[in-house]
Amino acid sequence: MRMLLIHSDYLEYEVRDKALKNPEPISDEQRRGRLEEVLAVFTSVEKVDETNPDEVVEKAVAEIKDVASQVKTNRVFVYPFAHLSSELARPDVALKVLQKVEERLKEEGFEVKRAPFGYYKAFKLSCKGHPLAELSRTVVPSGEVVS
Ligand SMILES: NCC(=O)N[C@H]1[C@@H](O)[C@H](n2cnc3c(N)ncnc32)O[C@@H]1CO
Repeated sequence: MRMLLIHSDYLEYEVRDKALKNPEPISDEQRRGRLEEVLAVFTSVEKVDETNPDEVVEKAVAEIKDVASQVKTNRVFVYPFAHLSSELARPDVALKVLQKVEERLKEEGFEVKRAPFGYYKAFKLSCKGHPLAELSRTVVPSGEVVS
């Protein structure tokens, strides 16, 4: 899993067209979303993650918690983003991984939104620009190598 973490004044999105034949079913309310003072986590779930999705969820949550504590925010925006890797996991696996990351972050006490999966989306982002505002992290199941 590859993550681009952007500490932001805000992130907002609006769903546009389907990007998959069967995108995640969403309510009208989920067609738009916005969070302020947020750690935006743009995430590509990778083929290698399919060998142990549960483990890669825990590793990703640990990394997000670490960065969130460094930038002093309790809000996280999980954003599916298929552009950080050339070896993507199947959509059904990727969606489950991202849903689990959202669930685990909430269990850890974070305020979390997750952008809808399988759509093209317009988005606006205001990066704060401090030294820790733009970070990337890669996590893989144990025993796997980062390509
Ligand atoms: N910017 C728009 C977009 O990325 N749309 C992506 C994601 O929402 C989602 N998606 C599919 N596979 C994956 C994956 N392995 N990891 C993350 N998201 C995925 O499906 C869309 C088409 O690839």
